Amino acid sequence: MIQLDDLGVSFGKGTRRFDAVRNVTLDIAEGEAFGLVGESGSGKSTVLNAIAGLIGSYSGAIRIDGAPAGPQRTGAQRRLLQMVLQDPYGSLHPRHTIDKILSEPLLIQRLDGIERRVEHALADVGLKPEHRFRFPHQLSGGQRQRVAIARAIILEPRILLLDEPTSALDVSVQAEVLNLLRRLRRERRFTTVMVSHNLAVVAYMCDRVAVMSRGRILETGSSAELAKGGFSHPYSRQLWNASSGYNRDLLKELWDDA
Ligand SMILES: Nc1ncnc2c1ncn2[C@@H]1O[C@H](COP(=O)(O)OP(=O)(O)OP(=O)(O)O)[C@@H](O)[C@H]1O
Repeated sequence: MIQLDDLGVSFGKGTRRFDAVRNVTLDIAEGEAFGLVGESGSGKSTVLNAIAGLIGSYSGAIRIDGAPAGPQRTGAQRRLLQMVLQDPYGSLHPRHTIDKILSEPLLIQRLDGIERRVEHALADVGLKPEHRFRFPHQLSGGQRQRVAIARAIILEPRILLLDEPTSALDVSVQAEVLNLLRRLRRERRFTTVMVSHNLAVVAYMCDRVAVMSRGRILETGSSAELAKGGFSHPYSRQLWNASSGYNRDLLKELWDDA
């Protein structure tokens, strides 16, 4: 269970200080898929980073399973929570092979059976054994994002944080990677919190959605409500309508693929 209680995050000092996140209160249940949607700069990634323990100074409370979260988390607690970012190229070491990229977190956590775990993780995300000794630049964008997902799940986390995990990919590749994430979630039953500006992606991937604007949550509801146009705030409807053409294309790809 992830609980945010009146979370606030500010950046800058003095007259340059501004509130990136204000009064965010949320309960995300064990096993739930939760989505945060909003335009660029609305504060979605800051909320995700705060849950990940990457924000040193905040007001309010962040609890995971009742325990305070933040930079003071232990290594074991950090292992339970993994993150996948938008740009797999930036987050994968360019001079490390895929084998090294996947082995490293296991070595840091002093886990045994590294060979077997790497093999399983590659197969789980649909990569072939021959990809194992390549470098990131020798893979396609979709394959690189599969490596980033493998690196996150290899530690068997209970919570997966996804920050725009497919927005750097072509539409057809997005569909493949989103379906992969859905399958993994079904099989492994982890809790996911996903950030996206794309309402189609969030409606497809998540059980429940919060719409953010200027650092605040405007409203929260189920994805089914969102897809039916059931959100009441004009800003939510505007977001939905603005991307509906793109949504239709992406949703078609997704359902064709599922
Ligand atoms: N480390 C930081 N220092 C200063 N300002 C920051 C920092 N991180 C985020 N911000 C600012 O906080 C605001 C919210 O940023 P955030 O990344 O959370 O938005 P977002 O909704 O995820 O946007 P995007 O979709 O573009 O990533 C923005 O105005 C951003 O410039």
